Amino acid sequence: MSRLPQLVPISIADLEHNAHTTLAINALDYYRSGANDMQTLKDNQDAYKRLRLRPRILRDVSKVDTKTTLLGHTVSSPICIAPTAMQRLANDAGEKATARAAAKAKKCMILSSWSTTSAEDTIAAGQEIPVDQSSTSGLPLFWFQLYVYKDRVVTEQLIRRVEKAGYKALVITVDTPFLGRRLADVRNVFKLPGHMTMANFENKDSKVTMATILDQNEDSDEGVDVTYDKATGATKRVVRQESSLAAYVVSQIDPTLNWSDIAWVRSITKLPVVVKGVLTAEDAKLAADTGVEGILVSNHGGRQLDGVLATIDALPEVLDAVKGRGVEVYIDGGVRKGTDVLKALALGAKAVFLGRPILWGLAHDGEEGVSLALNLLQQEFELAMALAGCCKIEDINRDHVQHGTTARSRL
Ligand SMILES: Cc1cc2nc3c(=O)[nH]c(=O)nc-3n(C[C@H](O)[C@H](O)[C@H](O)COP(=O)(O)O)c2cc1C
Ligand SMILES: CC(C)CC(=O)C(=O)O
Repeated sequence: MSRLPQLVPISIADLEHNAHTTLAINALDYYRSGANDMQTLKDNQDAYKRLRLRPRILRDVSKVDTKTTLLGHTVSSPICIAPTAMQRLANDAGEKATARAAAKAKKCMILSSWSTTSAEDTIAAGQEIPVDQSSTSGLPLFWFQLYVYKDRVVTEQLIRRVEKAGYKALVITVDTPFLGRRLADVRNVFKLPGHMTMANFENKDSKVTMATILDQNEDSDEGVDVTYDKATGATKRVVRQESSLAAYVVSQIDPTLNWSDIAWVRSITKLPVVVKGVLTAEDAKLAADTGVEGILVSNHGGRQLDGVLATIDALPEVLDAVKGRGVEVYIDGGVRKGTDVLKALALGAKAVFLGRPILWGLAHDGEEGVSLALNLLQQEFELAMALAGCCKIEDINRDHVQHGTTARSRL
C-alpha cells in the first residue's frame, strides 16, 4: 500500500492523516471503522457542521477560563478522554501515555475495561505526574468504563479493583449487548497481537482471557468469503473466521443487561455511576429514575447500531428529559474542533469526550501526541469561546447556537 507523507500536525485532521500513514492496517481499520454503512459515523461529524454559532461581541475576552466540574471534581476543561479499547495497538506506551497526557492537562480520562494496560498500572502512570493538589485550576480525574460480564463475580472483582486504585466514577457502557458489525474487522479477521493482552483480565483467578477466546476462534467456522476465478468463471466459498472481538463479546458480555443491573451496580459501590450510550428521552428518564449521577449521550462513535441519530442531534431530547433531575449530561462522537466543543456546551452538554482524536495523537507520537491532540483542541476551544464572547464556561448558553443557516429573525 502506498503511504502518504506525514504532516506537521496543527489540527486533529492532521493527526488523523498521520495515523493513516503509520498504523498497521488491522489497527487503523479497527480504530477508524463504524458499523455497517458507517452512516452514523459520518453523521456524528456532519451534524456539527449543520449547526451555526451566534457570537456576542464587546465582552472583554482578554482572559478565558475553561475550568469546570465533573461530578464535584474540578478539571481544567470540559474536553475529556473517552474510553477506547486496546491503545497499545497505536503506540507501545498505550494507556500509560494517555494517562500521563491527561494528568499533565488536568483533564478527565475514562479507561476502557478492555485496555491493554491494567487499571492499576494506568492510573499509577497518571499519578506519577506531579500536580499541586491545592490548585484551583483543576486536577487530573480518572473514571473507569465498565463492561458488565456475564460472570458477575468477574464484574464485582473489577469494581473493587478500580475503587481501590483511585478511579472516581464507573461509566457503564449500555449500547454493546453484542458487538456492532464493523466490516473491515470482519474482513481483516481482527485479532489482538499475541504480545498484548486484555490486561484487566489476565490474573490467574480469572477465567476470562483473550487468549482463550482466540483459541476458540481459531476453530470457528463463522464467516464465508466467495472468491471468483476470472479465467474459469468458477466461484469458491472460503470459510473464514469472524473478528475475534465479536466472538469475545458474545462469550463474555451479558446481553441480558437491563435497568435492574444498573441498580445492582449502584447497590454494590459508593462510586457515582454514569451510563454511556443513551440516545433517547425515554431511556434518559429511566436512567434518572435508576438514580445514576451521569448520562453520556453516545452512539459508540458510530460503531454499534448504524443509522441512529448523530449524538449532537440526540442531545436536546436527553437534556429535556432529565431537566431538574440533578443528572449531569455529557456527549461524545464526532468532536474534532474547538467550535464543536462550543456547540455541544451551548446546547447544554456539561462536557465532551474524545475517542478517535486521542488514538490519532497516540499513533502520531505516544504521550506527546496525546498531549498535542488535547492541546490543539483546548486552544481551538479557548479561541472559539473568546470569539463568541465567552470568558468562562457559565457564559456559554443556548443562544450561542442555532440549527440551520437562516438568520433567527427570519425563522
Ligand atoms: C477504537 C475504539 C475503541 C473503543 N472502545 C470502547 C470501549 O472499550 N468501551 C466503550 O465504552 N467505548 C469504546 N469506544 C467508543 C468511545 O468511547 C466513544 O464513544 C467514541 O469513540 C466517540 O466517538 P469519536 O471516536 O468520534 O470521538 C471505542 C471507540 C473506538 C473508536
Ligand atoms: C473490545 C471492543 C469491543 C471495545 C469497543 O467497545 C469497541 O471496539 O468499540
